Amino acid sequence: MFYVIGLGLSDEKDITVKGLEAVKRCERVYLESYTSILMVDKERLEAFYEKEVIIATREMVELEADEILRDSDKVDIAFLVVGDPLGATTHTDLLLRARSLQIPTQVIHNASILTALGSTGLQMYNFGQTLSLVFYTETWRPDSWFERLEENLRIGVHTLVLLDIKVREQSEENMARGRLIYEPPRYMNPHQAFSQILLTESLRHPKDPSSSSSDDGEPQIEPKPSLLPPSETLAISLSRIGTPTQKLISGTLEELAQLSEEEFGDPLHSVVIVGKKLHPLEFEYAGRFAVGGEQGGWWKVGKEVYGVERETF
Ligand SMILES: C[S@@+](CC[C@H](N)C(=O)[O-])C[C@H]1O[C@@H](n2cnc3c(N)ncnc32)[C@H](O)[C@@H]1O
Repeated sequence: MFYVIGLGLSDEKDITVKGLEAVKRCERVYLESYTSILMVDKERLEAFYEKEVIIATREMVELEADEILRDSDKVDIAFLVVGDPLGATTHTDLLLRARSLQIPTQVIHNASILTALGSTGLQMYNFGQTLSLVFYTETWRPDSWFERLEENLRIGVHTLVLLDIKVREQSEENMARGRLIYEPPRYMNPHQAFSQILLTESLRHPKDPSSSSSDDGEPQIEPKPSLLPPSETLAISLSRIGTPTQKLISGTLEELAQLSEEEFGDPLHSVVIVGKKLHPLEFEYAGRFAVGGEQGGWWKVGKEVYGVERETF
């Protein structure tokens, strides 16, 4: 049997009983190591499972899938994935490949960032399309996510933004010289995410429209108003959700963009942009972790721009 097993979000003990029983039976155990991370290292997992754990890099999964699947028609093999194995991560290709080889497969689910985002107090069924934000560079700023964010904002739903993870990255020089030397892993911090979001918003909706106007006598097209004005848009940062150091911070985009990397702390992080269909219960719950407390922009903008009244208990 080829098992694809979710590990949950925090440490070695978040695996389900069913998942652990399967791992104990397995001859080889792979840990997918490039789409998410646990808060503990491989040695902690090995001690808990009493088994060797083989790190599966992206190259291994993409180029050596047959080696991962080897013999799984005769013995049990496990492929471990942080979070839920089919949540915001696509390992369906591996499952399809196994099935094409007549290998029996079983998926054992677990908690995912897609469900744990309920800890914001926002209702899962009020979310729209999920987005991924990649690290911008001086010359590469892919921003097609902005249109999907605007689609969500237009219909008033919330948006989960997943933040880039870079592991086994090579510097340009090492790549050019063919040296297999990798840079330390990088995980995007909400500080960088908010500044990238504000940068793209300001490029798409310049404050001074004359800066983008032409003087060729052509009639000017009135620029569309921004759906994401930083001082009037609510957002939430989600750090290390499901772990003992979990931290959430809510506020306006402008307020959150002013916080330092250290305020958010260690990875992993995600960000939520709050849609206008904000329910009073959602407003009240997420306000518990508002930057600036009762005087923070969360409450003012919620009331004046989102038109939500506070829920009293
Ligand atoms: C590609 S998704 C993988 C999701 C995983 N399979 C799951 O089901 O949770 C990885 C991204 O989810 C977000 N993420 C995962 N775990 C998180 C956590 N505990 N707290 C905050 N964000 C998290 C981060 O933005 C990270 O870059």
